[in-house]
Amino acid sequence: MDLFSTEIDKNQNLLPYGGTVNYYGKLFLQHEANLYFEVLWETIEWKNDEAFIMGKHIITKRKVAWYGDEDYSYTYSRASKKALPWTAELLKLKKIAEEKTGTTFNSCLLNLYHNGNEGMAYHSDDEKALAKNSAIASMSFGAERKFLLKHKETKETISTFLAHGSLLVMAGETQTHWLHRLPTTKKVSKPRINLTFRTMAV
Ligand SMILES: O=C(O)CCC(=O)C(=O)O
Ligand SMILES: [Fe+2]
Repeated sequence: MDLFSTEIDKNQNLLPYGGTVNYYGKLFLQHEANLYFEVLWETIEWKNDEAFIMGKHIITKRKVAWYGDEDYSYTYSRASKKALPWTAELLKLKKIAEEKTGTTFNSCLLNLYHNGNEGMAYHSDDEKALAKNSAIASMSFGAERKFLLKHKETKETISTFLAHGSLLVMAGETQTHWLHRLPTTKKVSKPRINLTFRTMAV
């Protein structure tokens, strides 16, 4: 190991215990990543997300979309959604995520954050509909944003940045023991698109 190297080690676990998170860094050249951002921005059926939180109907500023192998329905916070059929670009990106991780995915949840005013609060992706302990591959395009993980018991926090065209993978027991969030920030004025490839239990 070269201690002085600033290269990203995708085999390094960012978590000290209770799960596995690997950051693969940038998978694409700048112009390729720019192109994916543009195509996703234009072709995805973006919709404002709805949820019921403490009995209140909430419509988020962040936009979302859900794609998959079948029209899985997915319910959280009492709002249910149906998966749309894959687009050509999503299939390409899914294949890349599968090759990198050595696993397969059957759906993808996409998020569009218009700027740093939009984020996502602490949660874990441990819905019953997801295959237990299946890996989640998170691809990012656009503005670089900070990503935080917090252990449910010890409250230990791990922080990293998700670059344009990068891949982060959460695997093993990560969703059981850790929460994650995308904090809002005044420093970011540009949009970011995030894709999380998942495995629904079928
Ligand atoms: O935007 C991100 O990086 C996080 C998205 C996320 O956690 C989710 O969709 O469950
Ligand atoms: Fe998540």
